[in-house]
Amino acid sequence: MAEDTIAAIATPLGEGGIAVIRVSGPDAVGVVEKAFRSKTKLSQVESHTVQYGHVVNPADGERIEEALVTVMRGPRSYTAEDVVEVSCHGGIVSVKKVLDVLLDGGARLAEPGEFTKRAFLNGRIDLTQAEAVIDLIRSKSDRAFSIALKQVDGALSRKVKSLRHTLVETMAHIEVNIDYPEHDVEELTNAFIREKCEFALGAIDEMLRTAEQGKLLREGIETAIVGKPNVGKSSLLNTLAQDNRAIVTDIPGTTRDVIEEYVTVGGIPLKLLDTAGIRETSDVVERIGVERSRSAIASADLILFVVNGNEPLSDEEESLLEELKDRQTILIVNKMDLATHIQMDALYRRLPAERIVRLSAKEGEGLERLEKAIGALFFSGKIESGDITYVSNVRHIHLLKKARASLQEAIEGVAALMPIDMVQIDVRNAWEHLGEMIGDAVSDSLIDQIFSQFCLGK
Ligand SMILES: Nc1nc2c(c(=O)[nH]1)N(C=O)[C@@H](CNc1ccc(C(=O)N[C@@H](CCC(=O)O)C(=O)O)cc1)CN2
Ligand SMILES: Nc1nc2c(ncn2[C@@H]2O[C@H](COP(=O)(O)OP(=O)(O)OP(=O)(O)O)[C@@H](O)[C@H]2O)c(=O)[nH]1
Ligand SMILES: [Mg+2]
Repeated sequence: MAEDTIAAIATPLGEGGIAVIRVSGPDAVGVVEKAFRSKTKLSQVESHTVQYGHVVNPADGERIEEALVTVMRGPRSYTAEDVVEVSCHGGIVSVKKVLDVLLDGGARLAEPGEFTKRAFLNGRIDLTQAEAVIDLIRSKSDRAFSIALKQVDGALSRKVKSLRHTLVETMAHIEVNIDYPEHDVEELTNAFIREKCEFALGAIDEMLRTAEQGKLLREGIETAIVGKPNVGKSSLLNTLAQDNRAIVTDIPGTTRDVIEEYVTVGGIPLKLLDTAGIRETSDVVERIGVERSRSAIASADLILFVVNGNEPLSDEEESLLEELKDRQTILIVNKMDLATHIQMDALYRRLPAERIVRLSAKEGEGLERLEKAIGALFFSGKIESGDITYVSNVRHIHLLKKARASLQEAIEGVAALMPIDMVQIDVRNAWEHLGEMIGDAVSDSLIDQIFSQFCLGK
């Protein structure tokens, strides 16, 4: 347990209805009590109760703020230490004054993430849960949020712990064999190790399979809307965002720069990039825009190639289609509310039907077909929900791959009848890599690095 008591403003700085200052540590109650006047002294109140009162300057009793104070005694608290929260009126001056009086009273200003770090160091949560707290704060879609919430709740930890348990059993079995080496036991042991390692390997493979999807669901699929001018790219962005985010006019070359917007289409988060219409142009500004469209295409996970169904495909569009058809591209035949003058059958010969979507961005028609097409392209038609635990953190993916490689070596070692203590080393390595995921025996510098990504007061 930490010896000092920390304090920080836990809510965003600026004007707001209420602001919260959080204090944690062995002297949390004492520090706040010195500067708080209420009917019942804080040291006498029951845990998890709220008191009304005033924050005062302890030197002269002068009132600084009206506040509500919550006392949560450790170990049943966010940090597992005594935690006291002061809710005051949400203004910059008020919050600063209250924090100052608490710092004068013996608290130290917390570092970013220090509350959550203490929850980890005190064993209330493990590293995957702490990391999920950052994901929770940063999530930009419902889906990303619920993945993170599940991880905060310990779903991933439980999986990793159960795999480690399997490996510990395996190591125990090997240990017995090293101590009492008899031939018949050895054969049995080999079969046992093999089975356990293969089981663990399969489970890791399954977790890694969710990794790519997890990343997309968490960060959003980077989606470039491209096409020649005036086909309705900005209209599509606006329709999907349900907002007039981008300027729409009937003048070709309206959009000059890349416009970004986060949207959710059928539960899938997209980071949409509306781009300048691609064409040869002598306008300097527009030409830079076209270059940016090109680089958006290069880095996108998904390309929505928009054409106008009301006119035939131009030569430029023909060649763009050729260029994009081997990428993750969906061809959007827009303006279906108007007469069709594009050659649909020619398009169907060039792209599979599930990658061609007819819609009207203006009328908002056909959007559910786009949802389906995106779902099919990225999640084989179904986004798994419910039971599945998505692994989406690069640190976790890296460690799972290392654990996988060690298990592979153990299995090969068994097959090659390697000395059993050599196999033991591989199994132990796998166990250690998995341990690093949940924060068993990780270095202080890694811990500092992880928690420094947090906001102040978290
Ligand atoms: N005011 C306030 N709101 C908040 C938080 C907070 O710290 N303060 N949280 C923080 O980010 C989140 C809630 N997270 C929390 C997680 C665990 C505990 C806690 O006290 N856990 C105890 C169990 C308490 C009980 O069961 O009664 C424990 O695990 O022992 C508190 C908050 C979101 N809202
Ligand atoms: N009838 C019809 N008109 C549309 C549709 N979508 C867009 N438009 C019209 O087409 C014109 C161009 O739309 P924009 O969304 O600005 O096209 P853009 O592709 O972003 O054009 P640039 O930014 O110039 O590259 C506007 O007049 C829109 O109202 C549609 O589905 N049906
Ligand atoms: Mg536009």
